[in-house]
Amino acid sequence: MTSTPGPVPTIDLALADRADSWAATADRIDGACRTGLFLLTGHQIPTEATQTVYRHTRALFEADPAVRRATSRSRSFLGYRGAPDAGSAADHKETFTIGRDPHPGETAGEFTPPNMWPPLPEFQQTLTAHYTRLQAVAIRVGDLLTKALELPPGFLTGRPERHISWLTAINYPTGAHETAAPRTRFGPHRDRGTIALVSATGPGLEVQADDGSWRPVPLTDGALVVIIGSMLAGWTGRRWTAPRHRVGPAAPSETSPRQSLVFFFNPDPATRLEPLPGPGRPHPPPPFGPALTVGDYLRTMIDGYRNPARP
Ligand SMILES: O=C(O)CCC(=O)C(=O)O
Ligand SMILES: [Fe+2]
Repeated sequence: MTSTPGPVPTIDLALADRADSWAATADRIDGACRTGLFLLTGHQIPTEATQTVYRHTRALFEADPAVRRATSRSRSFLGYRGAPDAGSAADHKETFTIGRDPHPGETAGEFTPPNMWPPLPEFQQTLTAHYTRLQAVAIRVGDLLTKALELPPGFLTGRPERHISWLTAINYPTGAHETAAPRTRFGPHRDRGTIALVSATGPGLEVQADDGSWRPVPLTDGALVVIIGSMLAGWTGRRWTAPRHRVGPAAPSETSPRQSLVFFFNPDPATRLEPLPGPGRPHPPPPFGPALTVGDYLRTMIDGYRNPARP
């Protein structure tokens, strides 16, 4: 179930948890998640920290191809994936993805393959630090969403040390790949996971309204965009929505590449996607239910990255 989005709602994380205003906040969060996308302020990630990450990812995207090949994700879904050849109909973007390392005593599993780091100064420390910052924000958002659904603490987020999240840096090149006709930079899709936290260096992100039109998501200073994914939407019995979104064509005035950082947050793979407890809740459609785990879902997602088909 979707409803036509009005202006994109904003949730202030610094104020969200206040007991005196919680009832109103829970309603706002629920309303925002029903359309599936909101801006998050008050997350306390300094703008300079994010800018530093962009400087390092820019260095990777501009590095000698041999540097990028060293982290090519042909062996894994982590690392670098290049833009398609000019003329291809696929999205003209390149990506670099990291995940978390296995904890001491935890065997490196299918969801925690080794990260691949380019030989660039301070790249690994910078990206790892940002992963840690975004993870902390994602856990707080996950806790808020759990509370807004009146679920027991941890129901949606599970054991924090077992979360499986990925941080993807995206570069949307300009110039060489531009053809006469402006083209969508990232085609229409729904995110498949739980929630994504997005920041970007420039405009372009758009969300689809019920009438099929595309609405720009405002780039408000320092705000993160929170996008609900299909896993969470299905788990809530579609009370919440995974919105279709895309990155539209670059404006002629945009002469430098657009970069974004997307943190895909997912709970413990052992978590069962069972119906949410409580009276009067919409029942999740099949295949959700005790037989489906977050891990099963992530496996399908990873196959989808290897072999993309847009929902
Ligand atoms: O680059 C962006 O702003 C959005 C990226 C996105 O939607 C995604 O990675 O799923
Ligand atoms: Fe997306």
